Amino acid sequence: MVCRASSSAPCTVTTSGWICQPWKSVPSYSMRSLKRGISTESNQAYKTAPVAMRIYLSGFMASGKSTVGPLVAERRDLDFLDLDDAIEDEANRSVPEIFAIEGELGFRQRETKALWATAENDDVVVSLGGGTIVSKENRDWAMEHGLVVTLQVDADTILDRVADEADHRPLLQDENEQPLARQAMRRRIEQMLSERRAAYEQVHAVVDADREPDVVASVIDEIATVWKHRGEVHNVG
Ligand SMILES: Nc1ncnc2c1ncn2[C@@H]1O[C@H](COP(=O)(O)OP(=O)(O)OP(=O)(O)O)[C@@H](O)[C@H]1O
Ligand SMILES: O=C(O)C1=C[C@@H](O)[C@@H](O)[C@H](O)C1
Ligand SMILES: [Mg+2]
Repeated sequence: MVCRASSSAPCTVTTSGWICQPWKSVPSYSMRSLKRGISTESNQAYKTAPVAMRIYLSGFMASGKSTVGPLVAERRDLDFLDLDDAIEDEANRSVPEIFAIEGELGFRQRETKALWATAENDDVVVSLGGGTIVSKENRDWAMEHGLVVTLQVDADTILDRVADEADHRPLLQDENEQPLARQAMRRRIEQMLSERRAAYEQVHAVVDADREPDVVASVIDEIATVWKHRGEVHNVG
């Protein structure tokens, strides 16, 4: 168990192996934006307002976001939304079709719009796409609107998990839209992981996701409880 928060940052490390981040990196106004229907800065309003619970699951392709998200939602009695599914529904096309027809840029624009739309629901677990929080703008937005947790897995685990599934992940395909061969796939995964690692780690918490989905969900549930409590303390203080 590692605590990566700087020594000056408040930090809670639980017994279940999650890594906490410097909570002070969340701007104080972020907590205000979590208040349902509150447009005033009155302290009294903060004390009585229900606290929103939006949980954003991030992490590399096949880290388990879509698998674990519904389990977290069930544990906390929250709605569930898969951002890739929402993008497909809105576009009426699959993710590979969007990449093929509109390019990655077109996909990223749709992704950002779909992310913003999640603010309409105060009580939701959102499984993000693997690249959603790579953009600093998306990452900052998500961190201001909810708890952002990265599911962390290594390249070997990713490789095993995507072995039969690369057909719906365009970034793991070759120029002919065929899944990369295993060695080329491994190189692509390692390269993308190294490019994205910093972004995946600059969130509220990073969880070891190379465990049973239900175990990963229970750790995230625990993090959400601590986070919610901190929000209340912050706002009544
Ligand atoms: N904790 C886990 N243990 C074992 N297998 C898992 C685990 N989590 C997910 N998987 C498997 O890995 C594959 C990818 O999982 P999933 O689709 O949930 O990943 P994802 O993070 O949503 O990926 P993407 O970013 O591409 O949407 C699936 O076959 C799923 O069953
Ligand atoms: O890692 C990524 O950039 C992606 C992951 C998937 O979830 C999809 O959002 C899409 O294939 C892009
Ligand atoms: Mg997914």
